[in-house]
Amino acid sequence: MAIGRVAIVGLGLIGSSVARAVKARLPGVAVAGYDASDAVRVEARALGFCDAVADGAAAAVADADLVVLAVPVGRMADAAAAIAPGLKADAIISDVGSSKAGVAAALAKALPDHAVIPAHPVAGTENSGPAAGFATLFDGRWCIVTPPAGAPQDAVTAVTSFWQALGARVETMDAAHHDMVLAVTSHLPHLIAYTIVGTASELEEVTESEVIKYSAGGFRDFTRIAASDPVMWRDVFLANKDAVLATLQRFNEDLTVLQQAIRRGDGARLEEWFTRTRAIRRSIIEQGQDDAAPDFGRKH
Ligand SMILES: NC(=O)C1=CN([C@@H]2O[C@H](COP(=O)(O)OP(=O)(O)OC[C@H]3O[C@@H](n4cnc5c(N)ncnc54)[C@H](O)[C@@H]3O)[C@@H](O)[C@H]2O)C=CC1
Ligand SMILES: O=C(O)C(=O)Cc1ccc(O)cc1
Repeated sequence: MAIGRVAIVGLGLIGSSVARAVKARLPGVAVAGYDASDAVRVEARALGFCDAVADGAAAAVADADLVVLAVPVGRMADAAAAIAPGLKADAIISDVGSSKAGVAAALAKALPDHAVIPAHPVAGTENSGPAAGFATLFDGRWCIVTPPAGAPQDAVTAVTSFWQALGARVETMDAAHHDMVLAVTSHLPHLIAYTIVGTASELEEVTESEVIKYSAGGFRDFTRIAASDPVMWRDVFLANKDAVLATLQRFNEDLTVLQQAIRRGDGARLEEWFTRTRAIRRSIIEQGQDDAAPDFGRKH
């Protein structure tokens, strides 16, 4: 199925990056956009990464072959309901949400007569809004496509080809499996960062120490993650509640093991643990998947 017109709903970091990447990589494809925020629509028009920015969701998706919903996961159902009256019968609907099972169910419910092929580009930064996006965001990064059972194969192929054209490597998996994997690799790390930065700032108030002023590199990395969008991450934790809570349970148990080793002076246990985690980091770098490249997230 050839995609000649794409509509993007939600023109923040990810929506605007998709639009920019389409313009850069698929120059023949027309891009229409819509955002619920008046200010974002004004900014998007000024930045010019869409061919047209509509004032309504249904108007934006008219004639689109592919619609990409790029709103917070808690807003996907509203966004799907708003585009429904404007969709072509054969339009494919996708999204970029960070959690998938709940979003897939909401989209299928709102758009029962359309091919809905959810996706998650595992690429982003701590920034948000239309000015934060950039065309190369998806280069060499994974995009996980989670087709529901019985999804039309031509629509799955179209979404896969779309993300590959934007530079991503595509993997297909079940939505529930996606949510378990991402709970470990993305959602829990964000929760830990939000926790540690909050704890450090409270400690600073209590002790009047200079925790933040003299923070070492590790803490600075956490502050970058903890600067991520509050609304987006509120929605991710509410949407992926079960997988996050299961992962958090395991994390708490492991933290208790380390706590015990420190209290007991069990240096061998600590060293063995840290040696294992160092090997994991090295194998990630060897596979060429080092997200901590020096300029990652600082391109704009
Ligand atoms: N920030 C990141 O690094 C990544 C985010 N994602 C996912 O991408 C989606 C978008 O996130 P960002 O672009 O980072 O957020 P953002 O905050 O930069 O942009 C979201 C935009 O959606 C708009 N919006 C909210 N409700 C709407 C509605 N009903 N209709 C139309 N527009 C609406 C907002 O006004 C805002 O401009 C989220 O689902 C998030 O989980 C996926 C990968 C990475
Ligand atoms: O900025 C970072 O380090 C990220 O982890 C970005 C990110 C945030 C959410 C996603 O669903 C995928 C990637």
